[in-house]
Order: sequence, then C-alpha cells, then structure tokens
Amino acid sequence: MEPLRGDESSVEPDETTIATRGREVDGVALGTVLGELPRPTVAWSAEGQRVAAGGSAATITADGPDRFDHVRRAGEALFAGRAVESDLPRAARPRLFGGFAFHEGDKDEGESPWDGFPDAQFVLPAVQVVRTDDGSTWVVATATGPSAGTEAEARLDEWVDRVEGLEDTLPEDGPGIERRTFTPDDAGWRRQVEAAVERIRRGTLRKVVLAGALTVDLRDELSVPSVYERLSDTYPDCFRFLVAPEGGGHFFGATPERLISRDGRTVRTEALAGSTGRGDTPEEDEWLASELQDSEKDRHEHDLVVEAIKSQLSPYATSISTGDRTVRRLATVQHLQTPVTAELAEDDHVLSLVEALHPTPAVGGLPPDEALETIKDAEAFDRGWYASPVGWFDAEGDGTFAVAIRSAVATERRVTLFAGNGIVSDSDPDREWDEVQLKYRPVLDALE
Ligand SMILES: C=C(O[C@@H]1C=C(C(=O)O)C=C[C@H]1O)C(=O)O
Repeated sequence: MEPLRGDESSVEPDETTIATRGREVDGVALGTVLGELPRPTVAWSAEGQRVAAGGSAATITADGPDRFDHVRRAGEALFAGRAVESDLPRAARPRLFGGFAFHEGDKDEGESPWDGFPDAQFVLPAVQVVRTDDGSTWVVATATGPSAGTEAEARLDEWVDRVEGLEDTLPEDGPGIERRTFTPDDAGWRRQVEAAVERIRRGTLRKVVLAGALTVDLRDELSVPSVYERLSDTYPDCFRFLVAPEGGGHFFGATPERLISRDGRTVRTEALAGSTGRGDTPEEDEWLASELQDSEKDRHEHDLVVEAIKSQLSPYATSISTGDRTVRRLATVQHLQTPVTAELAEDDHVLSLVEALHPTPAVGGLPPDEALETIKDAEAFDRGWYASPVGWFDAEGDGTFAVAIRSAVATERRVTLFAGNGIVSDSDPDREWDEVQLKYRPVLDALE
C-alpha cells in the first residue's frame, strides 16, 4: 500500500516542528510489537482504541507539587503554533502519554520499585502502533526538529518493516508466582483499619482510602507484553495501561475508573466506590449487587465521592449532571458507579481538571488534606504512581485520564501490586481485608 502522508506542519520548519507520518499495515499483534519497542514505552487501550508506543520525540518530566501545571505548560509550549495537519486517523494524531505520582515527592529511601519514575512524565512517542476503533492498524512515526519530516519518514519505513516482519512469540501462560508478601500483613492491615475507623469516629476525618502492597516473586521470567495482553483479554472494558520510563520498571494495570475525559467543553467523569464480590451463579451475583445497592455504608462511601467530584468540578463548569447510580460488574468485583458529566465555562486544559480532581475520595478521602496525611502516616510503602492519573492529552487540551488502580510495578522477577479500600466509620476490618484481596486479583490472575 502507498504510504499515506501527513502534511508538513503548517509553520516553517524550526527546532520544534512536529512531523507525523503513518502507514496502514495488516493486523499485527500489538502485544508482540510492545515487546520490540524501545524505552520509554507506553501502552494505552481503551474505548475501542489501542496504542503501543516507544521511544521519544519529546519528553516532559516534572517533580514536586507543581507537576500538573508544569506538564500542562510544557505541553502547551510543545504544541504552540504548530498545528500538525495530517491525513492519519484521529487516533494517530500527536498525543502525549504518561502519568503522575500519587503524592508529591514521596520517595522511599533506598531501593524502591519506583526508581526511575519521576513525579510526572509524558512522552510524545517516536513510534506508535495504533489500532483504531474501525479495526485498522497504523504504524505512526513522529519527529521534532528542523528535519522532522525526513526523520519521521525514515523512522516510519524502518518500523513498518520491523512490525511486518514480527513473529508472534508471546508466551501464553503467566510466569507463575513463587512467593507472596503482604505489606502490611493480615494483622497489620486490621490494626490499620481499626485505627482509621477510630480516627473517623473521633474527629473530622470522614473517609480515607487505605491501600496495601503485595509483592510477588515470580517463578519464570516476566513478559510484560504477555501479561498486558492477558489483562486486556479479561478486562476489555477497562482502561489498560503500561508506562515504562527509561531506567525504571514497568507500571501496568487494567482499571475500571475514569478520572476525566475532556472533549472540547464537554467533560465526563464518574464516581466509582463501594465494592462487593462476584457470585458463583447469576442469582448470587444479583443478590450481591442488590445488597451493595442497599448497603448504607457503601452508599455513604459512594455519595461522598459524588459530592466531592461535583464540588471539585464546579469552579470550572456551567452545568454538572449525574446519572443513575448503577452496579459496575467486573470479572472479580462489583462496584457502585455514578456517571458525572459537565460543561466547561472556558477552554480549560484537561490537565487543569486532572489537578482539580486528583485524588478524588475514591482513592484519597475526605477532607482531602487530612485523608492524605492519614495515608502517609499509615502506609508503610510508597504509592508511587498507584491510584494516580494515567492517560494522554493532545494539542487541543483534550484528553482522557484513568485512575491507575488494579495495577502493579514490575522489576525483573518481582512485581509489586497495590489495592486499597475506602474506610468509613462503620467499616469492618475483616470485610475490608477480603475486599482488598479481590482488587489484587486482576493483576494476580494475569501473573499466575
Ligand atoms: C482503591 C481502589 O479502588 C477504589 C476503591 C473502591 C472502594 O473502596 O470500594 C472502589 C473502587 C475504586 O475507586 C483499588 O482498587 O486499589
């Protein structure tokens, strides 16, 4: 097939010209491609689109409390005045993929699975393989600089050859698990929940989401692309993501939770909080779902999130509306879910909204500052990028961010999984322990 050419940028070529070139290829296995792509590597699969990307045409990195603002400004500067006109499908337009750390500057002393992960990193990928929602697959190359056009073309040729020559050799089975270590352990978790409940009953804290970490040592070598594919098969309706910065491990997961999507002035988000398990039969499933719908404790936990999201969005919105509270059913767990939509008063960048929303009380708590303090006091591990915003934004300031739960960070033969629960005044430590186990299952099952 003749290459489809994106037009040159409409501005004179200069240091920061962005050129994108792409070509449609016959269906290739994205997981296999993922294993071939250089660092920094990112993958994003959601809402009918799949992207596997590697290398960097531009990277934005930020640390500290201003990380959202810094990334937004750097992103705007990168795109400023450089509309990239292109014949490629919209899914192949230049987008920056990446995410943020949950806390600012929360670094473990010494060795941590998060070594190599800055507080924020976004990459305009040098190479992407994109599967669009109409099922076509594109290899896309992007370059910046004075000779961006010729560079992007050369890169495209190279990668089309490489991608077309790939054999599908991903292992079908997971690596298997040799050893599991919970931080905190069972007893420690109960103590932690009891202490949080006590604090809520005594004072002004209303809800706090406490998490645990589960470190697993693997039997065989880990193929991250294979685990990513397995997650994608089991959780096709979730946001599947992978971020592997240069010099770091692999952070990946399959999360059901949208933090925010901005498309022009229309914004979509949701409250996802309140959980129960899956039944062994459809009847048991239904029973559990209706018990969840009727549970005062879960409704309270959920409604706090709805109210907080509405008030966090209100300074930006001319209108906000919420849909019905329903039950979202996933392979191992069911949640209460309320969709929220809003119309923006101005063209606020998606990253401004990310900053306003993160962390929602679905992963932080209420009041936010007291909850974050409680989390830092209680949790004996670094959350790193767990439960934080991961996703993409484009030149228009549109974008989609998910909340990076049901996730893990992998280094060599060791994977650290994270899972948390909302604790309120009538939380029961035993139930919370069982619930948190359900939330490890997506990644755990993919590794077993
Ligand atoms: C924090 C997590 O999940 C969050 C907490 C939930 C809850 O407490 O019921 C439900 C969904 C998520 O918003 C996690 O999976 O790690």
